[in-house]
Amino acid sequence: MKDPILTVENLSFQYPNQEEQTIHELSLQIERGEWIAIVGHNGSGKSTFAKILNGLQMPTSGSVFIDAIELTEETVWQIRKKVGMVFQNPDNQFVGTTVQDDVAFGLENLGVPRNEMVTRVHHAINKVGMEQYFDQEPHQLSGGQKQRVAIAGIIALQPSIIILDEATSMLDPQGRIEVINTLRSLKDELGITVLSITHDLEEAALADRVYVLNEGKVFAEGTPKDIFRLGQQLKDIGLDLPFAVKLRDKLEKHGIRIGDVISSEGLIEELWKLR
Ligand SMILES: Nc1ncnc2c1ncn2[C@@H]1O[C@H](COP(=O)(O)OP(=O)(O)OP(=O)(O)O)[C@@H](O)[C@H]1O
Repeated sequence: MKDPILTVENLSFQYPNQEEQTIHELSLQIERGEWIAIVGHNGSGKSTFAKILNGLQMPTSGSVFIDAIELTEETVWQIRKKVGMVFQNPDNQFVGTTVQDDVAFGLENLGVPRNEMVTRVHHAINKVGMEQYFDQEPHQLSGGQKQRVAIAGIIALQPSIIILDEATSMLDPQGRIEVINTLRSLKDELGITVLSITHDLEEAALADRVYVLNEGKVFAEGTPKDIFRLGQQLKDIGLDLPFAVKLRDKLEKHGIRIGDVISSEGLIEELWKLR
């Protein structure tokens, strides 16, 4: 059954100092509990779209509904409570002096009673696997751990949707894996809806569905497998295919057919079968 959490209808947006629209007639729909990746090369309008979803910019035309509430000047504060944002730079997101203070910060601002706040802070920190670091100071944490704390701060606020804007792009491979595994378990255990904005197709391969943006429009939409079948068309708009897909295509050119793999894990499995 359809249960849309985010509906975008014919959204257009133009910065006052730009001659062209940055977003043109964009429409999409995300169901509760889905993990969606939005991919596109630099300048395709991904960050602008994220800013609109959080009410930092208002649509020039068209509409955005989050949990059935339309984004307007009047509803912007209601909408912000429903949307949790994780940004690119882990160092710009820490506001507390310890992990627990940081996660509590947003709840304090909302005036959540102390008992409930303590419960929600513990629960959120456990959910991102940072319980051993409860009293740790931010500078003692790795980039991946900082992003997990940022995610805990958002879970504690119980939003309807978490939006990650290039949240793994400044992390080392270990940090990226940590953040992605955290998101996967939150989706599986709490049914959280995740919208991950990224230029990294390896990360998009893990999503349930992918929207490809190009020049502020939806260029393609589908499962990661559907999207990677576009091959050259993705390269033409500046996107790099995941390593597993590139190797699969090369093997196929040499007459070695393996299954429709899109991830490194899938590739390894298929290569084993060849032996
Ligand atoms: N504050 C702004 N004022 C005017 N133009 C802007 C502003 N922010 C972005 N733009 C323009 O909007 C277009 C899309 O930028 P946006 O940052 O949304 O794309 P992106 O896909 O997120 O790219 P990147 O990955 O480089 O951030 C670009 O042409 C950019 O120059």
